[in-house]
Parts: sequence; C-alpha cells; structure tokens
Amino acid sequence: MDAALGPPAKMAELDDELTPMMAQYFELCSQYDEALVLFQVGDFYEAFCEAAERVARLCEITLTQRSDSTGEYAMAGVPIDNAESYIETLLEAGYRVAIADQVEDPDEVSGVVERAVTRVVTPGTLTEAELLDGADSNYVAALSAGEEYGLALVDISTGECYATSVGSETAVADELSRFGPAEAIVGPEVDVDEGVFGGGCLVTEYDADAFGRERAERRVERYFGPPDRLLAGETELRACGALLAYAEYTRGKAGAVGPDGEPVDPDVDPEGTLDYLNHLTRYDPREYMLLDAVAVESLELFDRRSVRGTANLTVVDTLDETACALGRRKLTDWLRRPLLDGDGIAARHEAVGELKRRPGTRERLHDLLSQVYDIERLISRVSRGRADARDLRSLAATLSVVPEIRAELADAESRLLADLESTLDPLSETREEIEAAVRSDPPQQITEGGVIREGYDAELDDLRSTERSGKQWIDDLEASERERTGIDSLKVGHTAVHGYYIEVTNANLDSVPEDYQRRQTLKNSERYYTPELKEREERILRAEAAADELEYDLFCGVRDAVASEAERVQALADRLARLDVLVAFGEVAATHGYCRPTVGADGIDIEAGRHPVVERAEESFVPNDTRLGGDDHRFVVLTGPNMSGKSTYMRQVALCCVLAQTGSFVPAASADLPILDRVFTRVGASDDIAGGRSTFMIEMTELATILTAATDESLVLLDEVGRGTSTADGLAIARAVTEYLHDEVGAYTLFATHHHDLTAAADELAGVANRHFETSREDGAVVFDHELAAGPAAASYGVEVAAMAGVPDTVVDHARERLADEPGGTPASRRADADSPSANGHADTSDDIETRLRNVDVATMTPLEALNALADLADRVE
Ligand SMILES: Nc1ncnc2c1ncn2[C@@H]1O[C@H](COP(=O)(O)OP(=O)(O)OP(=O)(O)O)[C@@H](O)[C@H]1O
Repeated sequence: MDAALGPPAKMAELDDELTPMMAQYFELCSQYDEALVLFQVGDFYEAFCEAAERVARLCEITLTQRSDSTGEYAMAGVPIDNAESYIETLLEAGYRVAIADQVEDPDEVSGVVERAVTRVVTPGTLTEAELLDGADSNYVAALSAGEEYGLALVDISTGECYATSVGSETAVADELSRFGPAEAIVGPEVDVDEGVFGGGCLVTEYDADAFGRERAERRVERYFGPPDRLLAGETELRACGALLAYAEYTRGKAGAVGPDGEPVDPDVDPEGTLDYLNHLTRYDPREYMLLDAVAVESLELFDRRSVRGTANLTVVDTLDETACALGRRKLTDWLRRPLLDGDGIAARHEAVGELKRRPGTRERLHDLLSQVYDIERLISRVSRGRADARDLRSLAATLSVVPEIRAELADAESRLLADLESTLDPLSETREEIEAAVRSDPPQQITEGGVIREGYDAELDDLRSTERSGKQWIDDLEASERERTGIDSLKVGHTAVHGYYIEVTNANLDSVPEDYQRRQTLKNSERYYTPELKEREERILRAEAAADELEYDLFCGVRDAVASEAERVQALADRLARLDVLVAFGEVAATHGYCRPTVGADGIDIEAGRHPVVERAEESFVPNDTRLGGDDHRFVVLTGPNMSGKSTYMRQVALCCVLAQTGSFVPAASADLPILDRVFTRVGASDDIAGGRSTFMIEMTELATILTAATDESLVLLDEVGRGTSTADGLAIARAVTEYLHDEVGAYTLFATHHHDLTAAADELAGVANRHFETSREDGAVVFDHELAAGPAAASYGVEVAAMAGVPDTVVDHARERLADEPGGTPASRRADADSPSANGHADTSDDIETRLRNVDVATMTPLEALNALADLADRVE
C-alpha cells in the first residue's frame, strides 16, 4: 500500500486526541483511501504527513510543518487558484486526487469548518477545461464479463453513455478503440490482456458489488429508466451499473463506493445523484462502421486540434447546422457510428435530398426546432423528482411545437420524414395537464408557492382567496384606523420578524385607542397590533403555509404524471433529434454544394471531391477525382512534395465515405461509394508534432492493427509509413505493407509516401497505381496547384523545395546536375547518415555541400530543423 494514500499512520496513533480539523482530514483520508486527499485550508489545498511529502516532491513545492497541541505534521500546500496544474502533475504520476473543499462559510461558523470531498479527479473523469486538454470527449469505460463481455462508457464532459456487448477479446479492443477511454474499470471476473484498453488507459479493478446485478439494476433504473427496455443483457447491465457507481464516486457523492468496495459514507444512499448524465445509447457494434480513436482523431471529426490553418473547425462543426441541443448530440452520435445498412443509409439520403430541395420547409423546421428544449435531460430530471416548475413549462413549450412540426411535414414524400410526421408524439394530454396546472412564468423554487395556476384546484383557490381577503383587509386597515383614531399619519406595515403592525408617531400617542397593544418601540414612534389584526395575520399565515404546501403536493402530482410518460417523451426527443440532424444535413448540402452519394457500389468513384473542412478555409479549393476499386486499382501510391495536398486528399476520400454512411450528402460533384466496414488511418509523424506522440513504436502499433484487422471492405489511409527509422528500413517496411495489403487484404488503400522507390510497386503489382500532386513553377517559384495527376511525382522536387526555401543557386544547380548524373538515382535512395566532411577540419567543397543537401530529408524534418539545416548550409557556402 502506498504510504501517501489512506489515513496517516501518525494520526492513527493519536486518534481521539487529534484537533477537530486534523480529525476531519484523517476521516476523509480514511474514506477516500484510493486517492490523494487535497484538503482546503483557507486559500490552499493542503496534504499532511506522507501525502505531504509525496505532493511536495512531485509538484516541486516546499514541504513545511504544521504544529498544534498534538504534535508536528509535515505539510505541503498548493494555492487553490492554480491548483489544476498541480492536480495534473499528480494525475500524471498515477494518482487519483480527492478534492476536499470547505463547504461552509468560515465567517458563519464558530469552530471548525465542515469539509467534504466535492470531486475525485481521475484521468477519465476530469471535467475542468484546463485538464481536458481541448479534447472533446473523455471516456471512462467499464468492462464486465459473463457469457459475453459487457461494455459501458460515459463521456464525463457531455454525459453521453453507451453500452454494448461483444463476444471476443478482439471485439472488446475494437469497441474500446472507438472511444479511446482515458480510464477503465473492470469487474473482478474480467480476464483480458491490458493491451485491449489501448495505451495510456488507467485500468483499475473495481468493486465486485458495484458490478453485482441487483445494484446495477437499481442504479441504471434511477438514471435511465427500466434497464430491460434499454439494455440487451446482464453483462451489459452490470457494466453500466459499475460505471455509474464509479462516476458517483468521482463526484465525491456521499455514500458512493470507492474502488476498494468500501462505501465512502455508508449512511447515505446516493444513487441517482449525477445530474449531468442524460442519455444511454445501447448499440450493436455489427451495425456500425468502426471508426477507432486513431481514425476519429486523424480525420479530425471532433477533435479541436486543428487541420493546418483552419484552427478550431472540425468535421462535426461543418455539419452542425442543428437547431437544438438534442440535434447536436444526435449529430455527434451519428458521426461516431456511421451505418452499415444500405437501406438505412439510403433512407437518410432520401430525406436529406427532400429537405435540400425545399428551402422553405427547411427554414421553417429549423425555426420550430430551435424552440425545442433539451427535453432528454429534462425528462431525466422529471423522472428523478428533481425537475422544477420551469422545467415542466419548458417541456410543455416543446410539446406545443410538435403539431406545427408535424404540419410542416404533412406532405413529406421521403420515408423517414413521413414516418416522423406520423410518429412525432405531441403528448397533448401531458401538455394540457402542465399548462392547466403550472403558471406560465413560475419561480425556480417549488416550495414557496406561485407555481400552480388559479382554477386548477378548488382547495388551493380557497386557501389563496382566504390569504388574499386577509391581505385586503389589512390593506384597508390603514384607512379605517386613520378614520377611527383621527391620526392622519398612522401607518400599517409589515416586517419579516415582527409581522404586521400599526405605527403611530410619538406626537400622536395620546390618540391611540385602548385595544392597541404595543409590539415595538422605535425612536420616534410606537408600533402596535390589535387582537383582530393578530388574528387576521395568523389566518393569513396559516392559509399561506397550507397553500404553499398544497401547491408543492399538486406540483409533485403533475411531475409524477409527467414522469409516467417518460418513455414517450424520450421517444419524442429521439425523433426530434433525428429530424434536426436531417434538416441540418439538408442545409449543409444546399449551402455548400454537397451531392447525394450512392452507396453499395463495389468501388470508390468520386468526381470533384473536396475536403469538407479545408474547403471552408481555402479560398480556391481544388477538387479532385478518386477512383479506387471497381474496374480500377484498389491501391494508390500517392507522391508529391510536402504541402502539395496529399494528406488533405486522402482525408477527403475517407470523409466522403464517412459522411455518406452517416446519412449526409458529400462534398463532391458525384460519388458512388461502397459501404466500408472500417476506416483505418496511419498518418505521418509530422502531422502530430503538437501531440508529441509520434514515435516509431506508435506508428508500428497502429500499422499492426491495420494489417491484422483490415478487410477488403475497409479503407486504409497510410500517410508515410516507416519515417521514424532509417530510409532503408522505412522503405522495406513500406514495400512489405503494400504487398500485404494488396495480396492478402485487398483493402481500398491510399498510401502517401516520400519513398519514391515505392512507386515501382505499380509496375509489379496489378492492383497498384501511382498518382501524384504536381507543382508548377511561376517566376522561378514553386507553386502548388493541388491537382491530382496520374503516375508518380517527378523525383527532383526535394531540390525544388530547397530552391524555394532560399538555398543558394550554386548549390541548387549543382544538386540538379548531380541528380541528373546519378544512375537511376532518386531522392529516396539517399542515405541520411553520411559522415560530416568538415568534422575533420577540412573546408567544405561543393561536393560536400551537395552531399549534405542530398542528406536533407525534408519530409521528416520539423520546420525548426529545416531552418537550422539551411542556415548551416548557407554558412558553409559562405
Ligand atoms: N485541393 C486543395 N485545394 C487547395 N488547397 C489545398 C488543397 N489540398 C491542400 N491544400 C492546402 O495545402 C496545405 C497542405 O496540404 P497537405 O497537408 O494535404 O499537404 P501534404 O502533401 O500532405 O504535405 P505533407 O507531406 O507535409 O504532409 C493544406 O493545409 C491546404 O491549405
């Protein structure tokens, strides 16, 4: 056991003698003994004893001492204001971090301030933006085993949950790769290789009870409704239950269960307390194209990391013309799981086509959908008894839009739209009930009245009328008392503490009648009440309290009635979300000139395809055709200089297929596409400099996945394979991969490479063709025209790029001569590790310079390395 975790031994010895604050710390460390506890003391989070030593060392902060009557304790603190960076350091060191905040205002309590763990930060459940590193999703997975494997995932940043079952360990790995979880919890019975979770995933064996069927059932029910309606089997259910238990634990919910299975506070039942969870999607992996985390990232579907020059725009952004939150979530979900069923895809296309043709309908539907609230989250609050009156009004407002949406769809021709028209459920009775019962602009509080409409309940109306007539009597009192007493300055007022009073200034005290009883003495006046006033006041108060209580009961009654329709509301939410996405697709197709693809062809045939993201940033995007498979080659080797557009082109081909299977139209003049089972990507190191992940090892691991899992229905994008090793090894690997994919797999493949020798494969392998990107020269400068052409690129572009970068003419000319002289010489046959001629003190000759220039492999250099190499060459020429 790590000494930095759990209750400090030194404190355990003292036990009862600890000061109240230290006793709190000790208690929290005992409860959260799987995490480092950071304990708020004023403006700092402190750790004590062994934990302090660990925190001080890892975060490089000073270790101090805290002394009190019981002794001295090592202490290390981080300022709360920038705690996140320290927490990140602790996470990187493999710790969970439990944040114990002061939950009372120190100014308002005497004695020690109450502290509670408000969150446990773990790699998969951190939610603070600083820690999320700009990524869009951060999944935690739970894996259970039985007859099959049950897998549940939650994205803590959005509350989206997924569940599925798969039959084999490989399938578990595939499904996990779809999400790339940062963290996974596994049931005790799970026996799989850690490799299935992917690199960088923190895997923890979690409490067996949380994986138990009954508890899981209860938890799932609380959050999402009856499990048998949602989930396919017991293993899936158990995974979901455990996942929810873990999510509760990380939110510091009292009563949740820690990884060791010990309830952190056994007295409280916390189930159903996570507000952010909103939807559970159960899916069957066989129905969807598999996009693993690597593909999702390199195609930039959701990731905020930018395509060059187009910061912040991602594929989902280009499609996101949705009008409501329901649609936005559905769009992400569709894009993450493109369909495999040709009919399903065609049905979406048909609907999108109809919407594309009818701009008026599209616009009106968009307007109506923008009035739709997030009824999915809302109904889950209703089911958990946490919805307020405003929530119910928002639901009613949404329901009142439904008939208008249906009317708009009344003459729809496409199957999906017609289906939506007939199945969008306006839940009229529910809406009428809410509108009859709940006021149109209710307060947030549901316990203080003002919620229920007049005329809804006779008893309530009675109570309110008693209250009102009482208040009216009091309102009239001032006038009548003035008349009775002759005191013109007499006032009737009310304070929260003393209630109603009659106020008489000191000058008029002589005229006070006998029945006035003194309530309060002020400097210039006296306040009185009369027995009748008191009695009226009590009656008002009784009526008010009874009315408030009755309103609350009535409200709960309405809320329960709505909750009993939760299933219908969820179905409605789902349909509205679908409609919103279809309308958005129609809008994108119409505004950006997307065409309707056909799917199910036996090859990829795209005319004038574009990259959906890059085309928005490039003023003059050059469209390109693609032919892969069918009567053409299935494998294309793509050459051309850096920045000529190879990566963009490969991605646009993949994105066309992904968008088509998602149901969207595609950025092209025409597209005949197959149905792909999976898109694989292995993109070059230089494309991921920012992520700092590009090691040869990662490259080879990804390659291994592709070679073992790709089928003849997969699309494989290879952007330079074997860069991270010597040229000879790189080429050998690239060549072997080409042959394997060509001979054994038959996948649709685009292989961009700077290994010019690879272009020879086209001569030897029947299914391989060469394509390249041209550059042209204008006024001596190289211009990228981004136009794809047949055949391999000219071999000398490395020298052209050197010229463009400003390498002196003598050097460039010499390089050209050498290149021309070299028998069969191509840039790829250069060796990168020649000895430096000037290392032995000799001056550089032109030949030496040229050798150096030849050794420059522009394709693998970072911009900084290129600049340095250039400066070095220029120096030598000088
Ligand atoms: N078809 C096109 N039309 C217009 N501009 C394009 C096109 N394709 C690419 N570009 C522009 O050229 C830039 C470089 O493209 P890309 O990254 O695809 O080149 P590359 O050949 O893959 O380079 P590298 O070998 O360095 O990876 C893109 O950022 C984009 O701005």
